[in-house]
Amino acid sequence: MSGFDLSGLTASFSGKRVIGPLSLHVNPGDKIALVGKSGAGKSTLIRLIHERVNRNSSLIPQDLGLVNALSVFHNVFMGQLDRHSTWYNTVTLARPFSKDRAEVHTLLQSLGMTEKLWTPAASLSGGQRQRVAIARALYRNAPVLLADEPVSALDGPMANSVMTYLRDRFSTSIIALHDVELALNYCTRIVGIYDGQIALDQPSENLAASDIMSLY
Ligand SMILES: Nc1ncnc2c1ncn2[C@@H]1O[C@H](COP(=O)(O)OP(=O)(O)OP(=O)(O)O)[C@@H](O)[C@H]1O
Repeated sequence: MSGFDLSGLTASFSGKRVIGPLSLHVNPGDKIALVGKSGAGKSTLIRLIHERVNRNSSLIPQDLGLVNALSVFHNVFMGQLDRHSTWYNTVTLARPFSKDRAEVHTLLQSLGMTEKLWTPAASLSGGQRQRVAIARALYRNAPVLLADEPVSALDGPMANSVMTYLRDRFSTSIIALHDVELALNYCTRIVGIYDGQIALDQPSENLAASDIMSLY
């Protein structure tokens, strides 16, 4: 997918405008960090962007969107549900194909979670649940990653290794991040949100953490 233009993005709750109207031009290869204080509108903006680029994106929402009763395998497999027939998906629910088992296993290996392949999502820790949502996005393998605080429940080394992985696997990404150092280290462009508007839009290389702190 080449770059895309998003314009007229707005969102309101109970008549109160929380986003926009705003426009964002995303260049192919952009790795954008959305930063800003809690309540600024980052999650809402990720949701709005997802509505526009839906099928071309891999989404990691803040609430992760896992199905608790299903195994880790099946939650990851959901990343490609819309690419298979109903027949294929139904058979997979009962007896996954070996090709898919192998592919999901390899992804989980890179996230240190192979031993949980058949564990129901309900029995996982917060960090494990987050890694399942990450694996689902990787399995979907769409051209654009949209992620909302994707490593907030991971320890430092794991967070860094997952951010490296996401940076290498997705050519274009928009990631909401509270951690300013992660944003500067793993993203090429920083978009700061303040009161539902873009208050900062700069290449990461032009910024220091202190420049971003004015948004908080
Ligand atoms: N479902 C909802 N109903 C009512 N208000 C909402 C809803 N979702 C978000 N809001 C409001 O919209 C504003 C932006 O919220 P949003 O979750 O997008 O912020 P955020 O920057 O992602 O915050 P955080 O960093 O805490 O996740 C907030 O004032 C929030 O209270």
